[in-house]
Amino acid sequence: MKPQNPSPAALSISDLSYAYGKKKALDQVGFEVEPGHCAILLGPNGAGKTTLFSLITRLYDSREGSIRIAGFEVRAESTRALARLGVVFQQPTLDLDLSVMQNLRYHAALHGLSRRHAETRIQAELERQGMYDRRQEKARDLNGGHRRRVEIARALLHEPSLLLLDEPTVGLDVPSRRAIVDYVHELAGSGRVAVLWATHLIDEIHPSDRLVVLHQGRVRALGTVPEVLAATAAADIGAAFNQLTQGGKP
Ligand SMILES: Nc1ncnc2c1ncn2[C@@H]1O[C@H](COP(=O)(O)OP(=O)(O)OP(=O)(O)O)[C@@H](O)[C@H]1O
Repeated sequence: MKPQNPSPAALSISDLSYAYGKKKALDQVGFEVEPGHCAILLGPNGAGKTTLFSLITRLYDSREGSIRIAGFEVRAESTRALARLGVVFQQPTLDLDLSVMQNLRYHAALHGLSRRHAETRIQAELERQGMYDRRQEKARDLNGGHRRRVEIARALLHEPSLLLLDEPTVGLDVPSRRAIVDYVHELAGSGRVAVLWATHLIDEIHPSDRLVVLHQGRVRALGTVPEVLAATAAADIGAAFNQLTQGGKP
């Protein structure tokens, strides 16, 4: 028997298309991210990853297809859908002249958290990443990896169902990259939040991840790492990625 109220997918996308003028950037894209899963949106430059994120976050609008966050349709129920979403954009968005605390308080206020609740949430999220002792420092004085940690903490303050990260390790050194990759996987593994992580770097994939391979605006493969390997008969994920992203539109 089916459960009465199965929890909705953290993210559900169907038949989504988008074009810049005549240039089709997304073509009938569809996939789901279940609660507690970490999905890697893997695609080379120009695959459509940033366009997809812009549609999920409502920076862009498409009349073709549907996007649901925690069951809420982003066009029809945008306030409720966006309230369930946390985002780390590719370009850093901290105010460098404000302290870590001021950056986080401002964001918490935008999400309607009371001052007391905000302080509790800020402390919890900064402590998890070893950043609470740095809370009075200006964002400008933090290195790139630590700024990213603050952005991740900020994206989680309102306890979203879905965390989007658009190539969050670009420009970071190897230890900072590793810390962020491991932390975000730990977050998804703990069941606190579902993750959609856009990257073109295959070494950011963990064996337990779900893959969405995007190339030239179309989903070329979907599934767990073993499923994508089986579908492509490739020896490893690098070979599978090369096979799926070479050549033009089928
Ligand atoms: N503002 C725009 N006007 C016209 N074409 C665009 C625009 N933005 C993106 N494109 C095109 O749409 C396609 C998808 O681009 P998008 O930036 O979404 O890809 P991406 O996977 O995020 O790439 P990258 O990894 O380089 O950021 C590309 O062919 C790109 O050239």
